[in-house]
Amino acid sequence: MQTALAAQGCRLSVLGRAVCPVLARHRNSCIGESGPASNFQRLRRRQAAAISSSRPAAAVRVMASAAAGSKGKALISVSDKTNLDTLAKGLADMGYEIVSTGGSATAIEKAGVAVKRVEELTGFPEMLDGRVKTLHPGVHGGILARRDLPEHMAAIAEHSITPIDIVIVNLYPFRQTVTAATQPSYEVAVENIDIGGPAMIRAAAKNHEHVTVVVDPSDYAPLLERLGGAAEDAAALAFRKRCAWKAFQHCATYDSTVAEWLWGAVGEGPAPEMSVPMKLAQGLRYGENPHQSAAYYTDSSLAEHGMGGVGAAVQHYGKEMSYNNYLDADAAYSAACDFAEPTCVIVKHTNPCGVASKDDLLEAYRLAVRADPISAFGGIVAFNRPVDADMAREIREFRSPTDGETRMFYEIVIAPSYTPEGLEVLKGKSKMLRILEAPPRAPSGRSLRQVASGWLQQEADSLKPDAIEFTCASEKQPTPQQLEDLKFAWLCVKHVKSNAITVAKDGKLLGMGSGQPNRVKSVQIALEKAGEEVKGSVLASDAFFPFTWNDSVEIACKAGVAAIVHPGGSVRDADAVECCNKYGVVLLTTGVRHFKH
Ligand SMILES: NC(=O)c1ncn([C@@H]2O[C@H](COP(=O)(O)O)[C@@H](O)[C@H]2O)c1NC=O
Repeated sequence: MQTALAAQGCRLSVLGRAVCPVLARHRNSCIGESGPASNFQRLRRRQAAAISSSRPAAAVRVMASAAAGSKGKALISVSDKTNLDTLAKGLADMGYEIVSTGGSATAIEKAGVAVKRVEELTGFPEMLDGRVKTLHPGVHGGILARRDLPEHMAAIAEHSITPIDIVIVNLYPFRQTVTAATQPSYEVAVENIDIGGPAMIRAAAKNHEHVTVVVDPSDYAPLLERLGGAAEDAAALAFRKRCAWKAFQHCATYDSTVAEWLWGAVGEGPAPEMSVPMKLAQGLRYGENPHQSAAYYTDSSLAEHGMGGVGAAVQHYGKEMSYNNYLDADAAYSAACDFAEPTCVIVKHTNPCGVASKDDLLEAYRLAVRADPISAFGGIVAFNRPVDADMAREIREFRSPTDGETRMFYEIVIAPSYTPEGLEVLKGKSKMLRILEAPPRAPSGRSLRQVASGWLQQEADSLKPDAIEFTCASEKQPTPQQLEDLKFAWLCVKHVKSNAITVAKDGKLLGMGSGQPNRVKSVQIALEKAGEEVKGSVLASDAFFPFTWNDSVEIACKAGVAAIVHPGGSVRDADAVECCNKYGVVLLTTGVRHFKH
C-alpha cells in the first residue's frame, strides 16, 4: 500500500495517514484556498502538533482554544431544512458554535449565521458522492466522549477533538424517494439510504447524559426553549433522555422502511422478520370499554403507500374519535369504497346493516336507512361519493322510518369529500356528529392482526365480483337483473362477519345475518330482517352450505328467495342443486370464499 502510494508521489503524514498531492489539490479545489480551506489546513497543523507532542496538556490547550468563547458546539446535518434558519439563528444568538455538512452549511450561511464546515473537524473533504461526510473520529469522538471521565476527555484532547454538545440531524428522505410517483431506480434508492446520519443520531442518543439529539424540526422550538432555560438540572436531563428515545425510534422506523423496501425488491414470500413503523396519532379516551386504555397509531408505510381510508382521514367536526369509532368507520368506509356505483353503507358494530347502490346517492341513502332503521340509529354512515348540501339536509332532517318522528342519530358520516355548503349543513345536525373526509380506501394492501404472542399477516380481500366467475349450477338461469342483484349481495356479504348471509334486491340490502356460529341461524336472521320483501329477492352466502334439506338452502327456497349464490365446494353441493331445482330457484357458484372473522 505504502509502496503503491509512494509511486504516485504520496508521502506519510505526521498522523501516519497517506497524503496524496492529488487529494490535497482536490481538497483545496473543493474547499477553496481561503476561509474554510485555510482553517482546514490550520486544524491539520494543530492536530499534527498535538499528536507529535508527548504532553497531553498541549492538546488540551488546543481543544480549549478551538472552543474559546463558545457556549458549546452544535452539529447540524439535515435533509429537511424546514425552520433551519430559525434554529441556527437561535443557537448562534445563545453563543453556540455551529458546524455543519455541505447543503445544511450553505443554507445556514444564506440565513446570515456563522457556520463551520464539518471538514474542519474531520480534516477530510466530503467524499464518495456524500457517502462519507461525518464518519470520522473528529465527529464521533466529539459526540461520544463522556464528559465525566477525565480519560475520555484527555483522549479526545490528545487528538484535538472538541466535544459536540448538540446534534441536529434528519435523514435522507428514503420513504419519500421509494414511494414517489416516478419510481426511482434501484441505484437511486440505495443512494438514499442514509449511513452517516443514523451513526451520528445513535452516537448522540447513546451519550444523552451529555449530548442533546434532535431529529424532528418540530422539536427545534422546545430545544431552543430548553437551552435558554436553567442550566443543568433534572429537567434538562429528562429532556435529553426523551430526545434520545425519539432518536432511536426514528432510526428504527427508518431502518424498517429500508428493510421492507429491500425485501420487496429481493425477497420472496413473507418476510422472515419485520417491524411496523407506527406513529402515535392520538391517545384515545378508552378502548372498547371504559376500563381499557387505548391509543390510535398510524402506520406510515400504509399511509404513504396510498392505502387511504380512515387512517388518512381529516376530521372536520364533532367529538373526538373513539376506539370503536375507528373500527366501525373503517368497516363502513372500506365497504362503501368497494362499490363502483354511488353507494351508501351504514354500519353498526363493524357489520353493514344498510347498503344501497343507486345512480342517485340521495336515494341510496334513503334505501340504506330503510333496510334496518332500528340498527341504523347510532350507526356510521359512509358514502363513496361527495356529500353535497341536499344530501347533508337529508341526513340532518331524516326521521326514523320506525316512528316517522325521531330524527336519525349517527356517530359518524364519512365520505371522500364534501361541498362547502354540504359541510356547513351537516355541522348543524348535532355537536356529537363526527364528520370525516377520507381518501378512498385502496382495495388491496397488508392486513395485520394481533393474537396472543404473535401477529397474523395477510393480503386484504380485494376480490370484487367483476374478477369472479359466477357459474349457474341450477336448471333455472338468472335474469340479467337477478345476476346484478346476486353480485350486489355478494359484495355485501364480503363485508359481513362470518357466518354471513345477505338478502338483497334492486341494489338494496334487505337483511343480513352475521357472526352466527352456524350458517342456518344466519339465514334465518337475514330472512326475518327482509320480511315480506324476501319474495323474489336474492341471497348470498360467504361460504358453502354444509346442509340443504330442512337447512339453509331449503329454508331460503321456501321463504321465496328467487336466486342464491355461494362459493360451492361442499361434499353436499349436489343437494343444494337438487333443492333449488325442486323449488325453481336459481343457484350460482363462485368458487371464491369471503370469510371475515
Ligand atoms: N455520509 C455521511 O457521513 C453523512 N453524514 C451526514 N449525512 C446526511 O447528510 C444529510 C445532510 O446533507 P447536507 O447538509 O449536505 O444537505 C443529512 O440527512 C445527514 O443525515 C450523511 N450522509 C449519508 O450517509
